[in-house]
Amino acid sequence: MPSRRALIRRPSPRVADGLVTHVERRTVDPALALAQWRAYGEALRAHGWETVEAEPADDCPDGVFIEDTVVMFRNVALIARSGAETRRRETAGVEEAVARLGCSVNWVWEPGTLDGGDVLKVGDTVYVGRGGRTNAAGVQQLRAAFEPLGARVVAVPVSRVLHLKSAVTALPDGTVIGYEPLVEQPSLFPRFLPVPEEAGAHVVLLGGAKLLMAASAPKTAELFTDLGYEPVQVDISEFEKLEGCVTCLSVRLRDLHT
Ligand SMILES: NC(=O)NCCC[C@H](N)C(=O)O
Repeated sequence: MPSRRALIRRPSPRVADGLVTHVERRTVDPALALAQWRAYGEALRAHGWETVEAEPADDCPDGVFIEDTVVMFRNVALIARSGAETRRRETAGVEEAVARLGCSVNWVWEPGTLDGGDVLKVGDTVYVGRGGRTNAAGVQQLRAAFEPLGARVVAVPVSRVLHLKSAVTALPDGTVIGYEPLVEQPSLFPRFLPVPEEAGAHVVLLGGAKLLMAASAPKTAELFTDLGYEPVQVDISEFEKLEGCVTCLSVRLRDLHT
């Protein structure tokens, strides 16, 4: 069976102080956040993913959103440099974790900024959101890191949401899904399917027809079921208050050649 690992990081006790940019701040319950994070990990494990915990970063309120710290393409890990200065310290334990898993490690350097949440891979196409967290130098550095490995990097403007993947992700057949009011140019994607809820735009592909998604998007779950998929729903309300979604709580590493 091909290896399927997911890197995760437990929420900081200071998770309630996480950044908010496009939403009103609401009170986050740290104990509930921890319980939801545990259930998220359980859901991954229940569907055949081995979870690997990166060193906790208790002094980083947003550390649980580990997706933003690193982008994987084949065996290469590109360590991000967040557009939010306060999040840059989160990368330390992640560098170590991916190196231990046998990845070769590259870095985004100043003046580049890039958040992993801005990177959506669909086969060998790597969409990158140019927005509040990822700048032009970050896009160039992503191209330089991954195009020699066979990636085709496509830059997409992002201004209505925090990250590209706050607006769009993709189904197993490569169809890009998104909540239309938040997607600037759906025509940039060869196949685009609108979903009826903002939180429905985020899926993690668990393998086969299984899609991990937020419990807060029941109409979209129905749509996916109707299309022959199997939604696996998790409650991530505390992370949603901080503009997080299902994708940002893990980094999936498939078939590493170790
Ligand atoms: N990839 C993601 O969607 N990350 C969510 C990050 C949320 C965090 N509060 C932030 O503003 O950076």
